Amino acid sequence: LPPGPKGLPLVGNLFDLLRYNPIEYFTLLSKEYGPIFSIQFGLRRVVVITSRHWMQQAFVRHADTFTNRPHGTVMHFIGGGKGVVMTEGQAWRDSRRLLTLVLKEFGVGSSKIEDYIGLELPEFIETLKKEVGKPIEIHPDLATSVLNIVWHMFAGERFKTGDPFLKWMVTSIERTANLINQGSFLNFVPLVQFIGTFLRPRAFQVLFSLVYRMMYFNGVIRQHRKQLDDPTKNMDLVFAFLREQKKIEEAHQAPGIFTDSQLRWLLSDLFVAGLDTSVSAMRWALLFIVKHPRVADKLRDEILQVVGHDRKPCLSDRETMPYMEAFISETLRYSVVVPIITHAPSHDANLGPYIIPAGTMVITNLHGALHDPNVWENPSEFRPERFLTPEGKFFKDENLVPFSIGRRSCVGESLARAEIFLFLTTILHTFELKPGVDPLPPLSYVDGLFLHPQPYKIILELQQPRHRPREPEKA
Ligand code: HEM
Repeated sequence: LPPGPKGLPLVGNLFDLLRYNPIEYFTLLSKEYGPIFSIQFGLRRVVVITSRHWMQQAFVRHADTFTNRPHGTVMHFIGGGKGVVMTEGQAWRDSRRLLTLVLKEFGVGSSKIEDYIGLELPEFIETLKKEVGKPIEIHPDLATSVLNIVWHMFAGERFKTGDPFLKWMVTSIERTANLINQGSFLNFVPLVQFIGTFLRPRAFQVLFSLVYRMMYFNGVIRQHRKQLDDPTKNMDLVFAFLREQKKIEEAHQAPGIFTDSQLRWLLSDLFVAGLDTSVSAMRWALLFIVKHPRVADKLRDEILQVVGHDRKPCLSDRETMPYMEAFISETLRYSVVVPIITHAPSHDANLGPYIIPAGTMVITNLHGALHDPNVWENPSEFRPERFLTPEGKFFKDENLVPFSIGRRSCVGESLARAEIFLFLTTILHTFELKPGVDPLPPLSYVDGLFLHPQPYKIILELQQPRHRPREPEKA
């Protein structure tokens, strides 16, 4: 195993996790022991990775081995190893294949996805226009629109702006994300997980929302089952799943993943993973914009130059907007919406000079990797220019891995990138953003499964038509 700190007999370094924030703790240890180290937490030996190099070794070079998830963690305990995020083996492969197929059907990864995002953007912008001049928290409206995009693909439904069920659901998902931490003490003490997770203040609402969400998914599945043979119904994930289930039943085969319980967990995973991540990234982006007026000016000038006033931004503008691309990359690097991920090798694996036994919990400290001063100059400075060449061209830095890499990397990356680009450019094309509170909160995160910015308010003013910034004169 890689070297690491020697803890106390029996408990190892477990109790350090009660004193320190896991992200900061792992980052500190990686400074002493390097980008791969091992550590004992109670009965569990854990390997912690903090670099693109070791992620590449594990998740790409040994892609077949490092695709499992560790058992006995809070996430595993809550989801029971169902859905897609925490499944393994054939069940994971089948769920991921179905999901990838449906996303492809909806044009994710091609310009067709613009049509689905475009269905939500006008209503979102009109809602914001009603709030012009007032200090607002933008994220409830943002969450409705972002959820509608994925929900259209997965369940064929959309929510109305201000829908009280959706508002409640969005808040409780955010609370769930704040309550779970993939590197925290509770992941290493399975017996106290229940008490620690569910008997905390506010946890009751989280549990209640999970049960309520499952009941709602039951209703969605029932409704789809009734309409399964209706040729006028558009394809969505639930229909694709139920049709496959029906085929298997008719052939008297074993159901495999095609059970209602698996479908409920799959929908639950997608509801959470498809919503809070992209919304959080955009909340960070808008905070950076109001905090850095110089960056905001550059973004606005670029949008004006490329899009002008006579049309709306579109996905193909990405190629001619290097500053916006650099800004989004820096937002994803700085915010690291998913800060810690966990894998486990399915069998004993050679990793460089080390042997990692099957089932070992392998934690990737993505936050540490994306803030590593050996890779990123002044990592705590927000500077989109780090992704631009001296000629002002955008370049992809292979060390930027906020969606992870390898077979288990984020299945929604392409969708999230398209959403972030279109929402941000359209917001900036329509409005000027000003701080809605004085002072704005610091750029520190609210800890949890996903990192959120501190709550803040902004004031939107309609953009006044301006002349295009002058093109640089040709020689
Ligand atoms: C800014 C937005 C997002 C970020 C930063 C992000 C990041 C990540 C990361 C780091 C992982 C873990 C990969 C690993 O374990 O190696 C992941 C997994 C996943 N993400 Fe995302 N994600 C985002 C948006 C989305 C969206 C919009 C969807 C919806 C389609 C989505 C669905 C998933 C799923 C289903 C998994 C589990 C994949 C598996 O276990 O095979 N994500 N994401």
